[in-house]
Amino acid sequence: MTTIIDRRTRRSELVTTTTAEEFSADHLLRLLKGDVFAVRVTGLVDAVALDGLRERLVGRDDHGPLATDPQFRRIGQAFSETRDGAESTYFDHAAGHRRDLRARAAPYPYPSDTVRILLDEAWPSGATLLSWHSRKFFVGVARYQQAGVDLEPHTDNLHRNLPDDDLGIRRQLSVNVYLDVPDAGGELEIWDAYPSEDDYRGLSGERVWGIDRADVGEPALTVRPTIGDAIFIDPRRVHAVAPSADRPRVTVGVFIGVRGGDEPLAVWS
Ligand SMILES: O=C(O)CCC(=O)C(=O)O
Ligand SMILES: [Fe+2]
Repeated sequence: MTTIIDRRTRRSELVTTTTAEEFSADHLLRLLKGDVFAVRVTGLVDAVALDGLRERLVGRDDHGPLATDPQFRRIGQAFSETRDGAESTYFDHAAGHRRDLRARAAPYPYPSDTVRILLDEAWPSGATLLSWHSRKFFVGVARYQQAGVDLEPHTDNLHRNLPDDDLGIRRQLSVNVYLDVPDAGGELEIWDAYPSEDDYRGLSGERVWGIDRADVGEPALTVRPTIGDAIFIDPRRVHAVAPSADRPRVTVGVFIGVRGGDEPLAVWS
């Protein structure tokens, strides 16, 4: 009995909830230190914008397959999809994807723009769009996780796609804005595991991507997102999204690179 209570107490302490007005650099620092596993910003998208964005972005079927795994659907392109020197296509399309998603959202602000302003104002030296050899990244991938599709335990690491970069990104955070969340399933799951790249490769084994659920046991934290919220995590900690039991889960995702406390954050997808 005591064990159960202890574990519950600990779980609720692993997520901290705030508002866009109260959000500060300290929330990101707590994530980076591992004091919390998730920071939830309630109502990042206000009710009027949320209705408009849901009308425009939820229920679409003009999304394309993720190059690395076609069961995952998205609008825009994730840099993690680029393989073997194909970066140039990604950069060629980056500005077009940013414009396209803004146009779909208009007259409401596209959620990754809202996130960029939040970060710029919260972090002492601001936040800018990541660039590589003067080429600007895309940011704000719209993900449609179809019913039954399991986003299995994994970590995310920019350096997997840019192994010998000079971007100075030392840590990575991830934030998702939730536009639709299924009635059953679709929980964000986070494990108390922070594998090195070598250990992650070992855990992944022969798989193309991710870790078998059977190999990681129970998550330390399970969060059910609410539409209109943004949830920040450290994606180099093992995390997953439980399959939706009913309808697609629709999110806008942003990665955040941290170079140091006195340097600007950098965002991309
Ligand atoms: O959609 C989510 O809740 C998390 C998705 C994810 O894997 C990430 O943001 O790195
Ligand atoms: Fe992830």
